[in-house]
Amino acid sequence: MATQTLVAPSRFVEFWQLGKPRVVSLIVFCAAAGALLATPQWAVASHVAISLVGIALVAMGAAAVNCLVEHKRDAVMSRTARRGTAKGTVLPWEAGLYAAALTGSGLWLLATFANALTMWLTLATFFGYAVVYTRWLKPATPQNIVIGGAAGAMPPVLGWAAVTGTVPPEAAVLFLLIYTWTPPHFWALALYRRLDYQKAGLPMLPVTHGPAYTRQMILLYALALFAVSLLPFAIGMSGWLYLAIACWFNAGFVLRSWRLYRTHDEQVARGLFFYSIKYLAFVFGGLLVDRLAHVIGWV
Ligand code: HEM
Ligand SMILES: CC(C)=CCC/C(C)=C/CC/C(C)=C/COP(=O)(O)OP(=O)(O)O
Repeated sequence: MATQTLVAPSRFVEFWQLGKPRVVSLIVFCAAAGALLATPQWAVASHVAISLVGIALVAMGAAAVNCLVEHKRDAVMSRTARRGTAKGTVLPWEAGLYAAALTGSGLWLLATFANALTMWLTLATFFGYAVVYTRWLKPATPQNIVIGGAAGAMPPVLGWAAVTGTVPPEAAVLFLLIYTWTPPHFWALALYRRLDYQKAGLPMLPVTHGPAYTRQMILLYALALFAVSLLPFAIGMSGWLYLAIACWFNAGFVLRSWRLYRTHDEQVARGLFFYSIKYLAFVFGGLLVDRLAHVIGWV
């Protein structure tokens, strides 16, 4: 048996994991992109940094509430069974207190150092994910992540609002990018974790409509995502450098979705899930590199 399965994680690690730090790190990166794209020049670094800390704390608080609400379902699924809340090593009141402390301090930072609009939008995002998605939509409908994806798509809007106090159409385009990306991101994982979701009684698309229909939907969303990813260039938010990066990663996304559509293979689904994470990081990174190239007068 591998050594790591014998060693119990420390309490610190258990609490840290409840905040889903890897997911939140990409959320914060997308929020940073929103903040840095919000003004023609880079915004003041300390202001951006403190706003991002606020957003990160609330996102981790929302994730901890998700683990608390779902501790029974998490205990049934192999992917989530090791969470402290699922094993019972983190008690419900401890998780609740931890989530309240993270969320409260994050909202306080945003209200004090960013602005009221950002604080309220972040609170609405928290509510959208921790309550509307987790408590109501997830156990109720296979469209759970299509509707609930609106919460996950908010980070660039929050970053933008933190810097300017407004939410212009450019921020809405960044929202749309993550919103269209979320279904193929999640359904790819749900395809190779289908039995887990079935066991937990969750109506995810591969469980309710089967893998073939899910693969078809993934391909359609991948094509829609390609179109949406061209919007930043089309509305003059970015230049050719972004366009080239976006086209490259979208080609990869559509190609992998096509391969998945043609072959029912769990390894291909797994590959697409991990590619989706790389895709989002590089497309948002592409927007930043493109802006940097303009700011320093390189293009
Ligand atoms: C409602 C929307 C979303 C759903 C249902 C969803 C679902 C999932 C699930 C089930 C996992 C596996 C987590 C694990 O194994 O611990 C995952 C992983 C991940 N998600 Fe999402 N996701 C959503 C939105 C997002 C957003 C908005 C981002 C970032 C902007 C994101 C970034 C990631 C990353 C980086 C991982 C990999 C985590 C790791 O390596 O441990 N997701 N997602
Ligand atoms: C305030 C703010 C910016 C909040 C962001 C909201 C947020 C944390 C979105 C991430 C979405 C996410 C972790 C989905 C995981 O799906 P799941 O919860 O169904 O996955 P699980 O089965 O692993 O619990």
